[in-house]
Amino acid sequence: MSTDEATLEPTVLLKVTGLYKKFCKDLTYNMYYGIKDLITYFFGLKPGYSSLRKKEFWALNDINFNIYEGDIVILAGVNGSGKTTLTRMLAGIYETERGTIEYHKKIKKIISVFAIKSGFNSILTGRENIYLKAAYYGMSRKETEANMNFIISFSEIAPYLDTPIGKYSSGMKTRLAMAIVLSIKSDILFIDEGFSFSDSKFKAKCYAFLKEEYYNKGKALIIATHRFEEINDIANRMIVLENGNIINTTRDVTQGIRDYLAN
Ligand SMILES: Nc1ncnc2c1ncn2[C@@H]1O[C@H](COP(=O)(O)OP(=O)(O)OP(=O)(O)O)[C@@H](O)[C@H]1O
Repeated sequence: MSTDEATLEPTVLLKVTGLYKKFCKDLTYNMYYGIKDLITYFFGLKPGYSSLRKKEFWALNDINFNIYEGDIVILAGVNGSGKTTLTRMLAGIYETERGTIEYHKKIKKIISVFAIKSGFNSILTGRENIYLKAAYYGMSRKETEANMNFIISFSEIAPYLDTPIGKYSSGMKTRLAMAIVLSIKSDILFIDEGFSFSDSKFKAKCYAFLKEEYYNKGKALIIATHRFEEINDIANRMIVLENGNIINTTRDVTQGIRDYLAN
């Protein structure tokens, strides 16, 4: 391969190697293992993560994949297949016990969105909630103020900005929440079953923005969803999970969705 060809390789933003996560199905056993593991840590040892104990199961079982610049990934799988667990591990919410998750050094900000409309306080106004929600995503007051015009104009809720959010319709809350998320310049954005759009014009605006921000600018967006028709137009990759295993990964998203729905 010539040097020119080599430079055409897209940069790996995220490399996942041999990732496992186990959970326990039984609360009593779970508490017992928790105490046992704590004692093990106390004596400076690490609990063994390579085998399953009674009532445990692999929620993620030897997961390996790369995320490249410009990837817009649908993370698919039936209920309980491991999408949320994987998203939480990638976002650093769950500790990595076995396997590695490596981010490229240019990755400075990662945002993970779980239940996009949660976290609003219904007695506070839209404007106050912008500060609240932005703080949840790690934004300072100054950064939020710098993004305020964008949030107001993107969400198109200016006339209601000083109205308590409890008076907003569900769609208005989605608009505001989405505008806050989109105002934050992250290098990788994870969305777990985030939103359902009732307004197709606003949906098209959001997807156009996501494509511009994450595909055209060489960042990455990973969306765990069951609503393929919503994201199909902008996604360029699909990863399918089943019982904690990756059973398909493809760049032919249309065919990937067809195969997924047929099986
Ligand atoms: N904290 C936990 N303790 C025990 N088991 C858990 C825990 N979190 C998830 N699980 C189990 O791990 C498996 C994977 O769950 P996960 O939430 O990742 O699935 P999912 O693909 O996101 O499902 P859905 O489409 O319903 O959101 C399921 O069997 C679930 O019951």
